Amino acid sequence: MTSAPVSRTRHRLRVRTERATDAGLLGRLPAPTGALAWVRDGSGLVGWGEAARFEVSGPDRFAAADRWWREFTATLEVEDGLGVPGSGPVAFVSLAFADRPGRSVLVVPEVVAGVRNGQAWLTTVGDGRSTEVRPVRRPRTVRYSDGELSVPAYREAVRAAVARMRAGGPAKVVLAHDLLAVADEPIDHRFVLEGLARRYPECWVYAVDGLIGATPELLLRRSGRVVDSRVLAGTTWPHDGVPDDDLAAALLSSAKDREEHEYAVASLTGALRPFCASLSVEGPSVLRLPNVSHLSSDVIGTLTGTPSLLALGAALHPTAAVGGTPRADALAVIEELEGMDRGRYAGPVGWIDANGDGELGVALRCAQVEGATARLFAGCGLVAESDPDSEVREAHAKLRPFREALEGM
Ligand SMILES: C=C(O[C@@H]1C=C(C(=O)O)C=C[C@H]1O)C(=O)O
Repeated sequence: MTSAPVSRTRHRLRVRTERATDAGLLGRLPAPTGALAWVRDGSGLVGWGEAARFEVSGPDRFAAADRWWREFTATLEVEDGLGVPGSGPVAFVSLAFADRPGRSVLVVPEVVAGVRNGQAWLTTVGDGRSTEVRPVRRPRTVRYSDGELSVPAYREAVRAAVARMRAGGPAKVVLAHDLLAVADEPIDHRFVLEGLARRYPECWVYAVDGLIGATPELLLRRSGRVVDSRVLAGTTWPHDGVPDDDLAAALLSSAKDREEHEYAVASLTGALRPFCASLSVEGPSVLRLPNVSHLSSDVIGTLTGTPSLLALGAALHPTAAVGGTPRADALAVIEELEGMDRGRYAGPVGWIDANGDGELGVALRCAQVEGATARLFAGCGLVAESDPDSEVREAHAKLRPFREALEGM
């Protein structure tokens, strides 16, 4: 199902980008909800207000979103003195993980603040109405309860998936579970975003239509003809008293983790190569975060043509980092054994501009926030050698960033 574009104005919208001083990004978000963000270590984009929105669901969601964005941007009157990726018209994007169910969203803010390579700008769409600035609030209490898939049910699903793989099923399957958090009052998106950004400067901190998180994984960035991606798969986490260097060395030499990683890199490069004149992979190395460490590979390519970022995303998603290998078999096992609606968790999240450039991360380490409730997600890649108890602990470690940000730890 494709919904009609919703635009709040009938006449030609005017978009204007001007240079600005770098006054920070997340700290400028004026309101507790409706935050739009894609920020890594002080650079990126934040937006607020809503000039237009497009919602879509189904297997055609990437193409429908791409089409809507082209048609929408063609109607705009743009004045952009900067001409860098992210200046001019921008839409924040968050696409559903699965073909069904799931709702994908594009939001065009009324105001965008951007910082790139030390250069700052402000973009206004329409009259860019000023919004009343409200103080950031922290929750006083947070209570947790089971989501659609409890921890015991998740352990059982992992056990069943591993049995399938040992019996000749898919080589890799990624299974996730959820956790509900309820605060004593509506959650202030900015409080969570700032907590995530403070603890995870290596991650892309994002917010689109209530999906809030800090992801270390980049599905794809397009800047003109250059594309790059950061593929993660294979994880360890702090174990009692084991020095970090020893954990990293064990991860690098773990055959199980390298196998998981190899599937993820192969799925990304296999889907991207047909679009590229050149493509190279660097890795794996170990990416260390406060809660977990991952095997990480950086992929960089040069495009032969000019497919938009959304068109490329359609070919890449879901990689074996969040789906599995072979893709269709793994998705069937996920649907059967996980059985929950992932919503936009593990889908592409980020932003696009009018030239088809932008950044799409993999929506990990996140929650869907609605009022006082947050639905947190975490998953793990499984291969035939995976151990259910260990995967439950890994998922627990991956839930930590959002929990700690929400609790203000
Ligand atoms: C699925 C998640 O993470 C993915 C799975 C990983 C793994 O299994 O080692 C590592 C990074 C991500 O690609 C998640 O964080 O929910």
